[in-house]
Amino acid sequence: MNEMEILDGKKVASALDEKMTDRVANLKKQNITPGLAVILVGDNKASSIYVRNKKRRAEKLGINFQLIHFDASVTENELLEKIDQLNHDDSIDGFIVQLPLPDHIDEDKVIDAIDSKKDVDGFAPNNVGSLWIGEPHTLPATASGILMMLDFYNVDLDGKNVVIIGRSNIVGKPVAAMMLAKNATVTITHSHTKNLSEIAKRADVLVVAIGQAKFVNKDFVKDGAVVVDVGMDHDENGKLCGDVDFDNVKDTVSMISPVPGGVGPMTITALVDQVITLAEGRANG
Ligand SMILES: Nc1nc2c(c(=O)[nH]1)N[C@@H](CN(C=O)c1ccc(C(=O)N[C@@H](CCC(=O)O)C(=O)O)cc1)CN2
Repeated sequence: MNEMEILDGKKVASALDEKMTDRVANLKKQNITPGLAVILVGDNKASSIYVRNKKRRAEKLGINFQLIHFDASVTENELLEKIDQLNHDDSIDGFIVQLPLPDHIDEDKVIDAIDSKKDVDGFAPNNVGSLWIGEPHTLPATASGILMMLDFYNVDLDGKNVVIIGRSNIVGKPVAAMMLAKNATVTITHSHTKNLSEIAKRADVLVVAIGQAKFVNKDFVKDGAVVVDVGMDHDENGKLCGDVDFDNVKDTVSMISPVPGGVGPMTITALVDQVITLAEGRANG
């Protein structure tokens, strides 16, 4: 049996908070306060909680936080107008539109309208392209948070076999690009992949982001593998769980991120880190 280590996102987040607080203090000495805005549309309960957590975290670090909260009935044009204002607001280093959006709003159009220089979600096509050519400007927060967490635990990706289950623009694809840049050998798998468990079982590092509760069990996991669970699902009792059956794989893995308390807290860390980096860019002209 392996000695298993938990990839503790809360612990990493609070360790990194110290450094970020210092960076903000340095900026303030130069009369620069990092600014983050979040556009929230409607009253989706989970989104409201995530935005509240972003606000708390940003303010704790000394970042100026602006919440723009629209009713669910906001028109696409009203939203685009607000985005245009934020694109031109010099006090805002970066902003995001909290997803999901109501059905009557075209998500792609909204993301396209965000100035890629201020796109701290890293979702704008320019930023996606820059990431894939190895010259990233901003990075999707969840993917970036995963790499920050692996780095904290000294997981070296160079030459490792990484298998990613899930090909979303928010997680699977950016994680692949970022791990490729760290010289990993990356395989992206998805719902049409044949012999999925066989491929997953070759992974030194397995990243699971498919949105199906407890989908991955020990048939998918090589002995000693590092498993990163990006799922946010609910089990048969309505309890929050991940895409990985934690209890089933815990004696097989060398490291695993739990849900909750793994990747989730790192998402906000990566977002605020990126806002501070943009403000540092502003300070350096
Ligand atoms: N514009 C964006 N919208 C959304 C993103 C995003 O990165 N950009 N990601 C998700 C939501 N999200 C941040 O926005 C997020 C999700 C989960 C967590 C988190 O800390 N999860 C906890 C569990 C929380 C719970 O108990 O419900 C954990 O895993 O420990 C943070 C941020 C969709 N929208």
